[in-house]
Amino acid sequence: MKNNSIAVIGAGKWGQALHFALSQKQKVLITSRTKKEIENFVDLKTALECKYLIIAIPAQEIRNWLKENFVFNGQKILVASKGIEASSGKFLNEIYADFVPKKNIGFISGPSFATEVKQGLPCALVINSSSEKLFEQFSPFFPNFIKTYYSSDVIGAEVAGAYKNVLAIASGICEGLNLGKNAQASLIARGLVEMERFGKFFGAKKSTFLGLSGAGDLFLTANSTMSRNYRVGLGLASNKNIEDILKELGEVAEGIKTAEAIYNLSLQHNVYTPIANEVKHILDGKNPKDSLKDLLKH
Ligand SMILES: NC(=O)c1ccc[n+]([C@@H]2O[C@H](COP(=O)([O-])OP(=O)(O)OC[C@H]3O[C@@H](n4cnc5c(N)ncnc54)[C@H](O)[C@@H]3O)[C@@H](O)[C@H]2O)c1
Ligand SMILES: O=P(O)(O)OC[C@H](O)CO
Repeated sequence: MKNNSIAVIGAGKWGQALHFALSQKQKVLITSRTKKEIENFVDLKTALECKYLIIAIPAQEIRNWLKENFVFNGQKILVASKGIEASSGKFLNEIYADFVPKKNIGFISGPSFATEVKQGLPCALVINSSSEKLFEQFSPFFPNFIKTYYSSDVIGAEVAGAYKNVLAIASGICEGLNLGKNAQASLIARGLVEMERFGKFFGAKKSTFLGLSGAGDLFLTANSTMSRNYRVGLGLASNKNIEDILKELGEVAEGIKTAEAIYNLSLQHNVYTPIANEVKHILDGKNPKDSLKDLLKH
């Protein structure tokens, strides 16, 4: 394993943006299931031989991908995905724990549209890990237009990054139904309270929800058509079915499966998650206007 060798696994929108950003300072390899015309594209075996890995594949695919492809040989890993596994209700750090020791893994969070990162626009990200050393090792790889912060609140960052995708769907629905800016601000603010309540149940710190990982990423995603999840919400508000919305999108919208995961976890643990629950019901076919009535009930 060569010192400082680094690879991105997953060449979707976020994987390519991170590859672009980190390539400003050193050579960075990249790999994906299908070969792509990107500089320094390599096969998976070569990528797995690197000392540092950034894994940017959708949350629902991670367990199988790890089972089928991953061999741990001491690599340091940054997980770039945001979501909760719907089939099990497991957080990504729990899934990775079966394959990678805790001190070798970190999770990226914070407001970061791939399109803007790929243009070299400034942004701030958090590297969340039980090991501050891991943060210190990864941080120098990032270019000068990305500021990195450290947090040990892995579960807080994970809940925030996953939950905001569900709230972005809700916010897109709000916009699509022309409910007004008062309604949208109320939804986002109550959404923040809701995600903090949910996170607290699983041991997250309140401060995480007030910073980049929580409010930062929520305000970004729930206010912009650059968000895939927000666009899913717009589609649902105009009565499109989810298959057509996804076909049009052509990329992953993690909030769909994460809504299901949060719904099931909230039932199991009796945590109050009204907005996420309504998103789940709308995805299952409930009329968004009926959801609105239910959310407004005293
Ligand atoms: N796009 C963004 O702005 C952004 C920013 C931050 C975090 N994220 C997160 O990063 C993750 C990836 O998002 P994206 O924007 O790159 O999505 P994308 O749809 O653009 O790309 C997903 C990539 O994963 C690969 N993939 C899918 N299934 C796979 C499997 N079974 N095995 C291996 N590879 C597989 C696809 O080939 C594709 O390269 C998501 O969890 C997303 O929430 C995205
Ligand atoms: O396009 P979205 O909705 O997947 O959001 C992308 C990022 O998570 C924003 O930080």
